[in-house]
Amino acid sequence: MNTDNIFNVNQLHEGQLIVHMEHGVGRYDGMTIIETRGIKAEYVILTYADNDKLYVPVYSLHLISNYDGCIDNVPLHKLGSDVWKRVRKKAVDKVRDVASELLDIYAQRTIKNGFSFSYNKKKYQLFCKQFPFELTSDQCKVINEVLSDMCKPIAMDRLICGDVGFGKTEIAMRAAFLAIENHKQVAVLVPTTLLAQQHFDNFIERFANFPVHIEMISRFRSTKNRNQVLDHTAQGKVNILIGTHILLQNKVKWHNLGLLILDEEHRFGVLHKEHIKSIYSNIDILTLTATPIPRTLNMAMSGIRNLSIISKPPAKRLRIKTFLCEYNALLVRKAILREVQRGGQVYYLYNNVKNIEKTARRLANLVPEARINIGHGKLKDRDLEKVMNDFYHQRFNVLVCTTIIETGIHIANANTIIIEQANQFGLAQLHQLRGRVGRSHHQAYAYLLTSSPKELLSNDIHKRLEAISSLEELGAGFTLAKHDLEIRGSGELLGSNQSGQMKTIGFTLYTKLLKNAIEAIKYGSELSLEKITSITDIELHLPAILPEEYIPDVNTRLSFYKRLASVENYCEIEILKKELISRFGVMPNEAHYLLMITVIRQRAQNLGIQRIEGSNKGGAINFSNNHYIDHTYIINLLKQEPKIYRFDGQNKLKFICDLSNFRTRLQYIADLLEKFQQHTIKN
Ligand SMILES: Nc1ncnc2c1ncn2[C@@H]1O[C@H](COP(=O)(O)OP(=O)(O)OP(=O)(O)O)[C@@H](O)[C@H]1O
Repeated sequence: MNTDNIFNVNQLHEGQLIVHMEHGVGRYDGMTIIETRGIKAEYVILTYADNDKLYVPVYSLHLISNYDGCIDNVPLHKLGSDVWKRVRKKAVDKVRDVASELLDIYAQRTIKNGFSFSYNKKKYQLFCKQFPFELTSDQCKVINEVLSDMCKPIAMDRLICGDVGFGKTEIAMRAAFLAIENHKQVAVLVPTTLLAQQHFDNFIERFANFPVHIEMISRFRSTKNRNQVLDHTAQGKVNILIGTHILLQNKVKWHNLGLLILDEEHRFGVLHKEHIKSIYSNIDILTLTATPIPRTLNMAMSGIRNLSIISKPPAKRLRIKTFLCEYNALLVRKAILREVQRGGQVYYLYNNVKNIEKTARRLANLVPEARINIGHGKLKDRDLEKVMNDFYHQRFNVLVCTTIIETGIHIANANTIIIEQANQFGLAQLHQLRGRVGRSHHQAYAYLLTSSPKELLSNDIHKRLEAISSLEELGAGFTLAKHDLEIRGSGELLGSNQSGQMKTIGFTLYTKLLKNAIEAIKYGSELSLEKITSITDIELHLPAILPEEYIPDVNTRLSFYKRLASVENYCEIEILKKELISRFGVMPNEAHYLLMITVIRQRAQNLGIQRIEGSNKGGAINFSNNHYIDHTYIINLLKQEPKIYRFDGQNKLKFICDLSNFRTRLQYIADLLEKFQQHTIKN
């Protein structure tokens, strides 16, 4: 998964903090074009301590990333000082430890053989036909990934990231069906009683035409009922058991558990998750989340955990219109009236149980046309269950509630949510709350209210609320996870001692180093910073740039430069070329040269070439000590063409020929690299 898409550098604004792999934390101050001996080149300007400037050539943008370390007023590093190198070294040492820890977890699960499920296509198709909607392409893809994991003899540990309302539940249903078909029991673990009740209703409805015994245990059920359910579960009479943290208690015994579905993972603590891993270490685990926490994202991005993404909403889904403003009675009345008059329902979120009755009365006076009721976690179990049931069956249309509705609650007819004191909530929480509406094809509305302008103006709160109201587009869960990280602190990455490192070098760079560390350990080599930072230096004395006349917007140019600097193969360059042509038309020569140099750099890097020079009368190639080109081939080249090639010292091959035409110069070097490519000694 290309993490740049999530934390890419092209969403930069001047003054934003950047971290450069070699020089540390600086400030992005735009881009500039510098002309040297008639040749234009574009640079990113970074400002460091004492207002020192660093001009980063656009082909080295893979060395810079957002600084999202979440330390306010972090000092800029001083160019040339070794402070950054010490900080980076400490982080790299820690990253190595974390990488081996992650790989241990991964290895343990890989070693522990899991059950290999087999599926009866006819019965499975029968189950699929009962789904009332057409699956989105993402849902199809993710379902196939899950089923294929379950059919492997390795314990599945897959994370499904899909924004609120994007249809994650159906994926869980199909996985559950396959497990039951294989005579395995299914545990569905959810964070709240309401969600347990909702999942219970959903599963009962979804499996109505199949002989499946489904039960739920939560505080909504009597002790007698709970004990009876646990007995039946231990005897294997229950196929699917849905519950809250109660499922993690030792008194829960299974006859033949095969699949654990963990819904809204971000609502469980680290201890819960470690406990789950210790109890269920070799069964298949399917985790669903809408707002992945950094640790989850991190594990997935470093390849430790299989990740599936549902990035597209179901058809006809409209983005939720979000309004951020001060509390205003008239606005509240209008919002509620509009919803109830179109036959819809409203969540009115007031997260203070002590005064919630008073608030409900205030609303009843404000909107006498509405039928209002109250729901919160302090109600007696059966009262809360009745309130939610009545709301679901539209016996009233305004639910004044606390955050108990936060995760997963699905009432398709509720399409307005009004949140008082919105400034009290985190981003992920606001996103989850907002996701309670707009779960069908109706236009939904979210009002984030604060009680006074001062709250609205406080920097952190304002950023948070701005982030959520600006991110109306569907699928914003990932972005918010990052915003939450930036605004509310480094969060739990891999335990508190790691978040310290993340703060000093930034989450993006930390993740990049971690990914490299894991690759290195997997392939038995060392995490080498040299490998990450080294880049073949190419000086061909020709213009390689995206001219302003071609792409006027500086951020768009930056985005393309960054993507070019991060390409990993020739196909990616071709894709970028097609995108440039389709968006901006025929490429000018300078852009052609830029792409050709990128190809040359990519090839040279893979061959272990340190530097390539080219000019009107020829050029030179500097090999690194451990380059991959067959020495015999190079010697033969010198023998066959003594007028063109000669060695200049131990590692420098010079070539003399007429390269005054830019295209000829580029093609000559590309051809020479192609010949080297055919004569490598890579083992
Ligand atoms: N392909 C689809 N087309 C139309 N509607 C769908 C589709 N898939 C699911 N839905 C419906 O969308 C609504 C939300 O689905 P679901 O509850 O699975 O979302 P979710 O991803 O679990 O959301 P949350 O993260 O809030 O729990 C449900 O009514 C579901 O039936």
